[in-house]
Amino acid sequence: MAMEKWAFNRVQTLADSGIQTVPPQYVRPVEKAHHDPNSFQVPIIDLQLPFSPEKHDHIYKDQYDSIAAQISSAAESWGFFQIINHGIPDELLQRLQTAGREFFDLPLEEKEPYANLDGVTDDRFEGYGTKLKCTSDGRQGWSDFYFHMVWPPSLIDFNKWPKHPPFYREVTEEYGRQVLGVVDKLLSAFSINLGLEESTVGNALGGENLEMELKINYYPACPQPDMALGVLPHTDMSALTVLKPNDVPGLQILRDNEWVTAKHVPDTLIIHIGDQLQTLSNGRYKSVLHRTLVSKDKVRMSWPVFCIPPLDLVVGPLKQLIDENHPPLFDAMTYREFKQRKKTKAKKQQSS
Ligand SMILES: O=C(O)CCC(=O)C(=O)O
Ligand SMILES: [Fe+2]
Repeated sequence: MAMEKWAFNRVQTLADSGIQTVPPQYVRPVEKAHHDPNSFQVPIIDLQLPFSPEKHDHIYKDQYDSIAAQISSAAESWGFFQIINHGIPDELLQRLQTAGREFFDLPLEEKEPYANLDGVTDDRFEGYGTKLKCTSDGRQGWSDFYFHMVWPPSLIDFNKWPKHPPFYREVTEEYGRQVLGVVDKLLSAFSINLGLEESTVGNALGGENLEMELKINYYPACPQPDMALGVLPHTDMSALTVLKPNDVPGLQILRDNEWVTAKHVPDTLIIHIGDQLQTLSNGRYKSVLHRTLVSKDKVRMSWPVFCIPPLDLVVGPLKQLIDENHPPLFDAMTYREFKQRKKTKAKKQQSS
């Protein structure tokens, strides 16, 4: 029966079955004890002040420069920071989370029609799913997900968005628009700090054709949380990722060779530098290695928005940053090729 075919593919189904031990494919390698989550504070940057330097007078210019410098320094030393006063209304963030949660709370047979087949090498990977065989030895993360485009409108296929709850579309479209505003500000700040025209980094990512994909991660409660991981260690292929987690901590980044947990700070959005920005900045900004922990009795969820260049745009180190003393550290290639290479590399690691 179809139900049975689905039944063990979803981590949520496995968790709901009441198992008390984690099956072997979810067990992570033994490692040192974790850092105390309370001792780790990710840089928090306040975006309250007016942002575009040319639109404001000198008073704002100084404040702008100071915020832009904070953003850049966090991107250089951490590859990771949080922003407050980002301008996205709290009510919208709450509704976004309610919408995602209501979808995942649906019975399996209402979610499976949106399934995306794992392993399909489509250019665009949209729908409901579970990542299978993440590592060479077939290890898996304790999570299910939903993926779909949120920008630009011309690339959105609403048939691939959840139709339940009914307010999902309105809330998520609005969230996409608002995230784009925040991303514009951040990309301008990176340009200025690299000593370039405000629009340079944004243009190098496609300008008006910059794309955004939303992922919803669903990490069920896990009977043996210390043995599993939600998502396994990775860097994001995006240029920039804007992430809203629910209030269950779990995101970790690798810093000085140690996995450290980001303390949950309400009302912030988390920003990750991804591989494309690392390439564009010729390594000045760091694409940060990260992973997630799971909880014994709480569902963790997160909503990353991946900002990516169009598939056929060539991304390489910005030529303004290259000279005799600063040779290019990364190859230029289309985003499509970058994705294929990264996947092939992961597969080779699987088979070796
Ligand atoms: O859930 C999180 O906090 C991070 C998720 C993540 O890294 C990803 O989906 O790429
Ligand atoms: Fe990630």
